[in-house]
Amino acid sequence: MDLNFFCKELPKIELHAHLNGSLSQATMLQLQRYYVDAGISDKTNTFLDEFQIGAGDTRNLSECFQVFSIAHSLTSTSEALVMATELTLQEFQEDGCCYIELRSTPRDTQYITKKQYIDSIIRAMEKPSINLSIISKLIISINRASQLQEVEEIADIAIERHKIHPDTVVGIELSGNPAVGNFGDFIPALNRARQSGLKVTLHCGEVCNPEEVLEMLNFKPERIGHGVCIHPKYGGTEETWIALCQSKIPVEVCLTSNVNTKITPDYESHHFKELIEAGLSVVLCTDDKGVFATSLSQEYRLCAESFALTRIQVAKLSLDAAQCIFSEANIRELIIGKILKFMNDYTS
Ligand SMILES: CNc1ncnc2c1ncn2[C@@H]1O[C@H](COP(=O)(O)O)[C@@H](O)[C@H]1O
Ligand SMILES: [Zn+2]
Repeated sequence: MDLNFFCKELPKIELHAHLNGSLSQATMLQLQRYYVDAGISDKTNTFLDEFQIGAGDTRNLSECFQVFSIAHSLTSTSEALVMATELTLQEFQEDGCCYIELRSTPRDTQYITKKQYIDSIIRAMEKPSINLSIISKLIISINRASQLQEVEEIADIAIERHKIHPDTVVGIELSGNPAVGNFGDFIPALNRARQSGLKVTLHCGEVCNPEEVLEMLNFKPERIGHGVCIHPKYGGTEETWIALCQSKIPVEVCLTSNVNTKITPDYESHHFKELIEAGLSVVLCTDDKGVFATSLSQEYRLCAESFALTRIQVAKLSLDAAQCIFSEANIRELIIGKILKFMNDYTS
């Protein structure tokens, strides 16, 4: 079976995808049309072509945070958010993804409050207007640039919405420009969320900051995102690497995101190899498939090619990902069953 086809057909699990970073050009065009048709405001001046940061682009991680405002201008109403969520879920489904934990940062916009923002995404997940078979869950994001009052407000919303929709709102996470803010300031809010039953994932080690990495690993999040600057070879220290290996915290790995933002020079020298050799759980993810012009099946293919993986090793990555989901065991069993059936059909 052709590798491209294999990676697409393999039932996959996405655990690190930012809604606004995942909007494809097609989705953004549809959103633009919606704003014009609804006569809400003129969004035709949004420069969609500046949204993508592909291979060879000269923008680095810091500059990459500027492009999100383009997507944000297209997700400012409840209808637009429902549409953005449904279309994005559909794209993941068409790419062979059977389970997704989508994440997003609630914003007050000209039209809606943070609560309405979150409720729109929940509505799209629980009662989509289109036929969707993908299982979708929500992780509520806190941006590192937020003021503490806003952080507490978002934690409150996450706790409240988790109480009402425990099967949909499954986690809370910290993201945004890693050069901004101190992790310690977010611990009280994250602790409150955790005590209410939400799982925690943290963007960790996107830039060289060993003290923060240690602080984050000490917090014992259920997963971390990226984990680039943890191994001494990539900007970490012996201490950070040992701490990660001992913690056994699963890492959401975003190959193309790391290469396109130049945190990692090329695919072959990605720390994926060190993580696997250390026996850590690795979950291949897209991060921002719209910004980085990728897809989950492409991430699997790039990984297979860069590290000379067999088809069985590739399928095993998806099985390992299933062990790291925030949902209950019955859902885990369901998706593991799907992957095993695929592997069985492939090998027989
Ligand atoms: C490239 N690496 C990254 N590192 C850290 N945070 C990132 C990110 N990529 C995206 N985000 C976070 O996700 C937001 C967009 O989606 P939402 O508006 O939440 O749906 C960005 O504004 C940023 O806070
Ligand atoms: Zn991310």
